[in-house]
Amino acid sequence: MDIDPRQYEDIAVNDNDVHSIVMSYLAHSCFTDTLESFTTSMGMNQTANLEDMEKRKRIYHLALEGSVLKAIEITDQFAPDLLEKNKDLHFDLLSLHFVGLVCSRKCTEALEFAQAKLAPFGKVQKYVEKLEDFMALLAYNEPEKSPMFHLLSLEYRQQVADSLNRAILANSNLPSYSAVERLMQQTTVVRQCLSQESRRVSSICFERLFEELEPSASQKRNSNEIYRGYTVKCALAKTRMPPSPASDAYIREPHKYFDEVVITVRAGDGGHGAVLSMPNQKAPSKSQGKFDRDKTKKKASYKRDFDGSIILPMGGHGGDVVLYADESKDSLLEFHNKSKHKAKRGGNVDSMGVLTSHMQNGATSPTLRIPVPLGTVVKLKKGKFLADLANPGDEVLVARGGQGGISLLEVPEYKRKQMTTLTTNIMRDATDKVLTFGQSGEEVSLQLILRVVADVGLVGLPNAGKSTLLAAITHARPDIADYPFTTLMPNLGRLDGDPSLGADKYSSEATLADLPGLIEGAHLGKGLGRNFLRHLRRTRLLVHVVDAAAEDPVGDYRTVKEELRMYNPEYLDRPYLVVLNKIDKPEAIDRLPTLTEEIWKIGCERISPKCDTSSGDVTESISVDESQKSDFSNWFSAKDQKVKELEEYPRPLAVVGVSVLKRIKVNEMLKAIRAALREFL
Ligand SMILES: Nc1nc2c(ncn2[C@@H]2O[C@H](COP(=O)(O)OP(=O)(O)OP(=O)(O)O)[C@@H](O)[C@H]2O)c(=O)[nH]1
Ligand SMILES: [Mg+2]
Repeated sequence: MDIDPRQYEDIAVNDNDVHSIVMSYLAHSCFTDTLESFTTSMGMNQTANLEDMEKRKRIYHLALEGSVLKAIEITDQFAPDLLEKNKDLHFDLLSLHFVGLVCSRKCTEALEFAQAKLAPFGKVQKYVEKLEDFMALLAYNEPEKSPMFHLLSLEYRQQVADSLNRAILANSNLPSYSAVERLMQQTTVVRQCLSQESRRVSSICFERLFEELEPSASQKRNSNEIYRGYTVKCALAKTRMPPSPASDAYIREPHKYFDEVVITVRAGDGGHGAVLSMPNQKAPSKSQGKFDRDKTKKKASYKRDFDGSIILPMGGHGGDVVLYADESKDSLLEFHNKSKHKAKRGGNVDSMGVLTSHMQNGATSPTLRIPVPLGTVVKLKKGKFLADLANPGDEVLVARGGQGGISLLEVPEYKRKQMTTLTTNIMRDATDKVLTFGQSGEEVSLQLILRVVADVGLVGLPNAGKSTLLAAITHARPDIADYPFTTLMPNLGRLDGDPSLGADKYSSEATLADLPGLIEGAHLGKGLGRNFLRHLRRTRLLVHVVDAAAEDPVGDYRTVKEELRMYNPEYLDRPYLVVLNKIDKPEAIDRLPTLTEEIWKIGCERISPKCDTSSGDVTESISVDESQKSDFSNWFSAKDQKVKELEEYPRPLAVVGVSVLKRIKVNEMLKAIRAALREFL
């Protein structure tokens, strides 16, 4: 949305501010000489540290020109700990060096470097996918022509060098973006807000821009010299700030959010104990009659421990938080709407301050039980794996409720000697303080990652007929349409057992997952990207669905296999079938025999079918981290480091021609699927 220029043409701009903006840009980009000439010619004071700027310039150029290790070395001298604290940047720099080695065709050296320096990053999930992309470069004779070519580009190197420059600036308490960049970023945000919320009022301040120009500028705020006139207010209609852009993204694009979320859970605090006094604490007066003294004694029928000490009431335990696998849930979307969950606190000891014989402990709060879909992997946000809730009824305690506080007894002076062992339920905290307050419940941030639980994964290009196939053989009713990417999230369907086999073999029932279509370059984020391929991890059998009436069915089949290999080469070792679909179309049925033969040729003999499935993350029930390790370690553990050609992976168990829409040969296809399930499930 364009704003009428008349709105801002009358706003006066101070020359000094313009000069400051230029200086900030020159200093940020390390144009030392120009900066010196500029300040001299403008008669301004030169405040930037030119020596530091020279060092930054050197580091930037070293990173850009490929001497990354040297850049790291100088950075470590200039800003010790910077890379230690900034792992992402450290990883990017090391990867840049790796890419340099690959480009110089020093593959062995690159591999050794990766093993020594990059492999340790493979323990953390966010680096795993990046590592896969970097490692995949080794598979190409001409990495410049590989789908990961962008990692070799000047733009990528520039991006990393820029990040390094920004990190060094931030480390020196200087703005990491120049004023011009900030101005442009803010203008972009303003424009976005205006176009999104054109009927609302946006009030967006540019003040911070000038705070960043000069660190001391904020001190001048009171004098109002610089700031006046720079608060841009865009008033259009009603007064309300626009919602954060991410707030409803999960509704607009659920497929990007349904399988991953970060939530915070807080267990309940413990209820408080009480400070109690004994009834009739005063020493019995001699004037008190015998009858009164007996009455006092009778009242004292308190609960006592085995050693005779009085058991004082305790505050109730705060509610724990438990996550459990619930079959009725199919996505994590609802957690994007409500990401904070809190259990109730324990009840306090209900007291009027005086100990009585019928006092109760505070009420214990119930455990907050949060249902999540089957197949949810639970991790601490910091990375530690907690549980894989893969089976119905699986659950994990993620936050413990606080212990209730104990009660204390105020003991009258004259009784203190008699009651040295007052109670047995006194607790002390770490500092040896006696607690009457309940302890706080634990609070944790959790990352939930859904990996659907399915035995069979349907893969193929968009429009191949995967959803139609699922609908044809299960009760699932996925959306089916004649345009690509109809399926955005996995659909699950249950394949019944085969009754004709008799009771003992009825076990061939299975869950099928229909995945979104894959396209060439999916691993680079094309189409729907490739993240959904994580949903194949638990499958034991893959079914490749190929449109046999397409222009190049064999090419399509290879494309899908390549993308699977890019994601995880182990997927190609898994047993699989190929379904040549749409044979009701004449162009498909005519070439069915040739197609079958050509597809059959792509692959080698499966050596030991059962052994194949037991490797890698098929058996992933233990932990995500382990499975991720197995993805990555594939690159290193194999004796033969050469990435295999598609022909070197096992060929399909069967290739069947079928029309799932017209139900031609569907039974033959089912037979093949069931036979494979019997063998591999
Ligand atoms: N002629 C014919 N058309 C079919 C057959 N199977 C599926 N189709 C059609 O192909 C189109 C795509 O089918 P889908 O099942 O949505 O394909 P998909 O592979 O799930 O596609 P995405 O969800 O986009 O990945 C639809 O118009 C179907 O009716 C078949 O056996 N024969
Ligand atoms: Mg579909």
